[in-house]
Amino acid sequence: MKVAPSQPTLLDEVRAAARQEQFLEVISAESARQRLAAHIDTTPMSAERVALASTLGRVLAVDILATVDAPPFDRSGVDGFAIRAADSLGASDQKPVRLKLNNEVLRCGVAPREDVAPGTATAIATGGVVPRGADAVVMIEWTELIESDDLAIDLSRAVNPGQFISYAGSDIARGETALRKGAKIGSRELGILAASGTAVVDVVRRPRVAVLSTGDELVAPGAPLRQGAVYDSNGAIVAAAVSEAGGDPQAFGIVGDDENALRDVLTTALSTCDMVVLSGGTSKGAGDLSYRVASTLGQPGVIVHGVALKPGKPLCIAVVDKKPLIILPGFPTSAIFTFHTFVAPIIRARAGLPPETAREVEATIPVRIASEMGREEFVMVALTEGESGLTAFPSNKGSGSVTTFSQSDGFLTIDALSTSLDAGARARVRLIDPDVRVPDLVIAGSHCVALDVLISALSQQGIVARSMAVGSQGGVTAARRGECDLAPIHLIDPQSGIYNQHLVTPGFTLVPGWRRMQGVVFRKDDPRFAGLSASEAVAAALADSSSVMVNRNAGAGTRILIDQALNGARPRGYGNQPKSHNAVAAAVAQRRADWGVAIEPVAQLYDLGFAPLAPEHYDFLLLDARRDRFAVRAFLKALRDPDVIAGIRARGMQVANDPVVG
Ligand SMILES: Nc1nc2c(c(=O)[nH]1)N[C@H]1C(S)=C(S)[C@@H](COP(=O)(O)OP(=O)(O)OC[C@H]3O[C@@H](n4cnc5c(N)ncnc54)[C@H](O)[C@@H]3O)O[C@H]1N2
Ligand code: MOO
Repeated sequence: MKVAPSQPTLLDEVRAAARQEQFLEVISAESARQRLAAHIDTTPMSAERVALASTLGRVLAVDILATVDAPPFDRSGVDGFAIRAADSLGASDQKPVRLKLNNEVLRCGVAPREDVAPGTATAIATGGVVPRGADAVVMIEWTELIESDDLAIDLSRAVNPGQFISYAGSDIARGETALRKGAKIGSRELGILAASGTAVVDVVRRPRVAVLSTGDELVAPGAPLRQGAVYDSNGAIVAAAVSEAGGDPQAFGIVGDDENALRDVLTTALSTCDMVVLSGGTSKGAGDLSYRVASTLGQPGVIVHGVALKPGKPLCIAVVDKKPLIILPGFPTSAIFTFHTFVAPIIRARAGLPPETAREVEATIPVRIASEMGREEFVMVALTEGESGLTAFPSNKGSGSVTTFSQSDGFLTIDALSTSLDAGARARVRLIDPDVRVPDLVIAGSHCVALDVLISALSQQGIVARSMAVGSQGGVTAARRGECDLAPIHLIDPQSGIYNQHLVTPGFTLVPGWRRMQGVVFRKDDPRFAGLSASEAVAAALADSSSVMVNRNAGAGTRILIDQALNGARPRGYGNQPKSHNAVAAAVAQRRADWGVAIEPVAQLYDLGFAPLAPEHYDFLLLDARRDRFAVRAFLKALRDPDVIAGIRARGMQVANDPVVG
């Protein structure tokens, strides 16, 4: 008889959900690498034979010896006549030499029949086979055709032997090593292989790498996102990174938090692939699911669980019969970082590629960066170039961020024993892409959707602008330190009620941007607020003890507005202080709050009701010293461009001369 499993109690669930640190032991990244290397094979995979056209990006498994010469024969480099150089001796415009033409024309692909005897010449095309007897070719421009009974030419230049002849094997000689084992085949290498007559090539088999993501909350891109769910981004980024490292990714999709299902998938993955990479559930107290399953699949099992790295601490490495099974942390930045640190080097080695060459630059750190003691910390940074060299702005949005990696140029390292890196310190930045292009224009301050219209307009002119969302106050600081060209800000002077003017100091100009209408946001179907003005809506909220607000962070212009409207009141939810208009709108739309203050375009994006309060001025603080830079000039010009203005309006902003409500 089957016994029905008993339902877990709330206490069971809380116990399971509570994360408990269950790491084997937290070891250094270097020790983790050494342990892994001791258990697996890091030599290149065996060879496989592939048709030439399919070899792009592959790695040669053998040296390629040329089996034919290139060119395969002595070849003419010009259209003209094959001659004996000795016959041209003394030829000039005044005293041309007459040569009788032989009875053939050597177009490309035609095998010569006649010798070039002294005093004769044979017509030859570029690429034609130089005939027996000839030792030079003269250009047609140096000759004149003499059309008598016997065809002849008058040659007006003397040439040396070898003139315009490419000798057989001068490009590739038969027997020579045309390409070496380990070479990555690009278009140029493909050309060499084709020229040496190679139709099939022995290349290193790409290691098959199973990629899967774990978590009940994951949804494949394209499917609707239910409440509490997130899209599986690790699956896509890890699979692509496997390809970039020379591997052959095998997508195993998403597996829920189900031990049996995960064991089945991992067993299949291990039997069909050379390596398995999954993400998520490494530090889950809810049972340490992936870790526990990984330790039951074979020998030696889990060899590393926990590394003294940030991001990346929960990394788990198992080995089953020499095949690595790597569990990356679920957080996207942690996942991709640990992938590049631990997994990519193995894939490259097995794919026959050399270790990646690291490029580093030195840069100044503009702000103090705090670091956790005991973990070697990698800080993602975006580079900008100023008067005093490169500056590296921390671009970290936390390990949970998906965008951090793509919006960064590189990373710097803070060693495990340091607790911070001070503002003004110099640091070595390891570049993610060695061909990184430092932006032409640096914008640091508050971000706005309409700013993208300007950045796109510049990008169409080939100007790379980088906008760093450091908040209005962060923008003012960056501008004063000369770390950006422009700082978009919207800060109200509480005394005068005027926006931004109070921040203009000598050496700076305020460039007018646009206005964003701020107002009270609420769900459209909420009868408590529908149809009310902003002040009526705030009064209604204060009068209703069941309503919950969502506030804004101290220092935000919107917060000043909220505090003015509340006039000292502290309604429920006042302590919830997210940092963006979007977070306020999401809280209201998802019913975690009933009202808050946000800008109108954002209210529209979340389909919320909106009662206008006051326009917020979004202007640009410009460093006068940078005004004449071409990118700054292009920015100022774009700001006046009618198409750009139309685009800014289309994003719900009001530009100068627009009627302003409220
Ligand atoms: N009390 C503690 N909490 C946490 C600790 C800790 O030591 N004590 N470690 C933190 C660190 S550090 C990291 S990193 C994360 C790692 O957590 P897991 O590896 O167990 O990953 P999950 O819990 O499954 O997911 C974390 C996070 O990432 C999202 N996720 C997961 N998979 C994907 C995917 N394929 N695509 C996109 N996003 C994904 C998931 O929804 C969660 O939001 O734990 C900290 N907590
Ligand atoms: O290691 Mo976690 O990866 O710090 O975010």
